[in-house]
Amino acid sequence: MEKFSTVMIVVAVAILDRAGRVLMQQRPPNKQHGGLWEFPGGKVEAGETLAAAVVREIDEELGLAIDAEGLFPICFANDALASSSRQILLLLYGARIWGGVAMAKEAGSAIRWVDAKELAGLPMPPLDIPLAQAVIPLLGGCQR
Ligand SMILES: Nc1nc2c([nH]c(=O)n2[C@H]2C[C@H](O)[C@@H](COP(=O)(O)OP(=O)(O)OP(=O)(O)O)O2)c(=O)[nH]1
Repeated sequence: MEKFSTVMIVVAVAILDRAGRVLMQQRPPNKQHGGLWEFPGGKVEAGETLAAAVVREIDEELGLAIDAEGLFPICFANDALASSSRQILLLLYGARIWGGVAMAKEAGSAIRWVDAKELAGLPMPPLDIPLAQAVIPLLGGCQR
């Protein structure tokens, strides 16, 4: 196990609608993990707060205005066992309040609202898989 590492913080968000669905984004084919479905988000920039990074990424990628105050933590994923001097710490937030209508703004990307069953069947990058497991219990729908 590596003892020292640079940690890259990546934020992602489970955007949850009242019908018990979550918004997933497909990565463009030419990128790392191309074609796989992930929780939208991205790298936190130097000096930026975590919530500001979520709001910026979701505006850039989906054209949605996330309510930063409504963000809540769900879980994190980390590739800690990878023998690398660079680790990713992927922080998943939840959001139930936003403005606008989602569209895939990045070339080659796609979006889809999915229920728990569809989420479980989507091919995902490795770190998004445990995040999806934590989101499934939040996708009951109708109880809110
Ligand atoms: N969501 C997710 N990201 C991962 C995993 N493994 C992994 O290396 N990453 C990396 C890919 C990216 O460098 C980063 C996610 O940030 P991002 O979405 O802004 O990355 P990107 O490649 O789309 O954007 P960019 O480099 O063009 O700015 O995390 C994983 O399992 N899930």
